[in-house]
Amino acid sequence: MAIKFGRPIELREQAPRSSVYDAPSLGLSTRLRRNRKSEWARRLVRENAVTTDDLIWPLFVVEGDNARTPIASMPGVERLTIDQVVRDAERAVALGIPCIALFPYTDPALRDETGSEAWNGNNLVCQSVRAIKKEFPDLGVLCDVALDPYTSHGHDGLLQGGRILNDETVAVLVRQALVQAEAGCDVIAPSDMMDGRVGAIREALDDAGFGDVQIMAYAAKYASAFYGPFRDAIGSAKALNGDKRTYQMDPANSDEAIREVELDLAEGADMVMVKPGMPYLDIIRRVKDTFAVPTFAYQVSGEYAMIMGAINNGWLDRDRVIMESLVAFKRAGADGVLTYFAPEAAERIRAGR
Ligand SMILES: NCc1[nH]cc(CCC(=O)O)c1CC(=O)O
Ligand SMILES: [Mg+2]
Repeated sequence: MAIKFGRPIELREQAPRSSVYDAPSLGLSTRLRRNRKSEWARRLVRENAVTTDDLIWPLFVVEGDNARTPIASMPGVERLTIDQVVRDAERAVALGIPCIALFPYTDPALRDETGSEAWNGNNLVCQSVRAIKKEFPDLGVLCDVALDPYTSHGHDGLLQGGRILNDETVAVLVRQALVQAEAGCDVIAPSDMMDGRVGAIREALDDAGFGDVQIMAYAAKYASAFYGPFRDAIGSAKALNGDKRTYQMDPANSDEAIREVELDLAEGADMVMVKPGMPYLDIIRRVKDTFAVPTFAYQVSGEYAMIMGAINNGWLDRDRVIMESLVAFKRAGADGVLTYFAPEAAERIRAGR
């Protein structure tokens, strides 16, 4: 016999006549719940979907051979040696992910005051691009342009007397972009937030015969605490002196994001990005509504870490929270998302879950 609260269910009294279940109908003509009554009906009225075409997968590269090193603050993400990054590129191709993004963990011995390894045409990123393009020429490869993986001080630009120089930094970012294009990179993504860098890079690419290399500008990039795990991944967290608030945007600003995007588009950006993602969905929506250009969100390392930390503690349901976090970007107006969840998302989309 079924027991609840110590009494056999069969012996519990019937609900009294005027029970809570007897309220009169509200006589509503419109009931939004009708369209939610079953899975097929929900599918029919669903407004947004994440598809594999929307995904860009960021990968971390490190010197060495046949090694994958876990990154503690990004559970499930690893630093990969070049041979292994090629294997993940193969996985991207197999899953139908259109594009990957490369970030280097530079040997500390190669980091210096000016970040000169950034424009070494044989640096880790350039070697990786060549190795990937050799095996998978049709996979999109995006390269970040900024000095932070290469500088001893961890900043994205040249530092002098405690200031980050703008125009001098742009001149070296141009050199960085050119070696990446030379290596075969398809999309140059300046993430440094110097003024005028998109125009300078566009002009240099065109002059060097790289007219087809696209630019995805990290246009509205905020000085965010959500980049912490990324800085662990590329080894710039300990190195970083101070913060990036003299070049990355103030998280309190919204109109300024419109000005940033407007300038980058005027300078020749093919696509723009808002970063971080989830705390800045309002910015994605404003950018998309204002400019109607290809707009991307970066679901950054801290967002990934937050979600994975909660999943691994059993506090959030992995089977639901990852895709919910991604469809939010589509709902906000993004055309695509850079996300460390890209392979899992692609697998889930393929399996229909
Ligand atoms: N300029 C470097 C760069 N490119 C992408 C990220 C962050 C990505 C992430 O957190 O996942 C950063 C970090 C930063 O600006 O400090
Ligand atoms: Mg700008």
